[in-house]
Amino acid sequence: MEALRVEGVSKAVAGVRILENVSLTVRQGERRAIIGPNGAGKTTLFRIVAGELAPTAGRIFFFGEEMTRLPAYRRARRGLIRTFQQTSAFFELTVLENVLLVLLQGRHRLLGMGTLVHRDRATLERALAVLQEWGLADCARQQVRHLPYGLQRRLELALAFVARPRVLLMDEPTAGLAASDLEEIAERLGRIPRDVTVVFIDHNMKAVFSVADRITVLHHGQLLAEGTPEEIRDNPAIQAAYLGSVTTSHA
Ligand SMILES: Nc1ncnc2c1ncn2[C@@H]1O[C@H](COP(=O)(O)OP(=O)(O)OP(=O)(O)O)[C@@H](O)[C@H]1O
Repeated sequence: MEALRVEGVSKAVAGVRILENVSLTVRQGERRAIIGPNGAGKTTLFRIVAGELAPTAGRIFFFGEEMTRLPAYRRARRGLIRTFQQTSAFFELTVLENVLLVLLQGRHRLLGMGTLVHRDRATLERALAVLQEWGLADCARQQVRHLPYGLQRRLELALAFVARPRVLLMDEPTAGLAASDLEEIAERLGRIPRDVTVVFIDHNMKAVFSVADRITVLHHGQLLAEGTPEEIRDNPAIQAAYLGSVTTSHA
């Protein structure tokens, strides 16, 4: 079954073409990497799929249903969840409060978060279980701004999972990570249950080739190639245009 279909998507801003007629289909349960040089249009494609940006042309389908005009928050409610290159958690709140905010989905507004959590023991316990699972329990009461960078990135992923994704869009989950954090995140990405479809942008070829089932290559806003990791690795055109330089500069 197809989870996500991008059909002939183009985007122009002030006459400049950022994406041109990009199409791709991601099957349910697939891990799809989107790669390409800086400025290739990867993040713009994510923003269009997530509903943050309207395409100039083309359509987006989610489990067979068109959602090209659906606002981002309604796509999220259907299970299309996105993580960001920069951590999107609230920096002034604690790690635990951030998890609770996602779990409560706005219900805290009625009573105030403290009151609701006091009454809703089950939610608090669920939040603590999430933190345990993601190795964040020891910093539950720390403000996010005081967390080391690697743990901030881990929290970004944990929050995405709390939102119960059916399709998870991850924008550079390994960006800027030190070697030890990188291994930890790559290992966690590898363990994501198969009922979650994953589409991720990454410049780290080790992570891409170890996690992805299929790889889409964007170049100058166009689809340059798509295939299995082996097909992409063995494609001389891609090596010439992109892989060679990236493997040496980012691996
Ligand atoms: N709102 C905008 N207005 C004008 N130009 C834009 C806008 N958004 C993106 N661009 C341009 O479109 C191109 C593609 O940007 P995009 O961020 O999608 O690339 P990317 O492949 O994600 O790059 P990176 O790997 O550096 O994150 C870039 O040249 C960028 O400067």
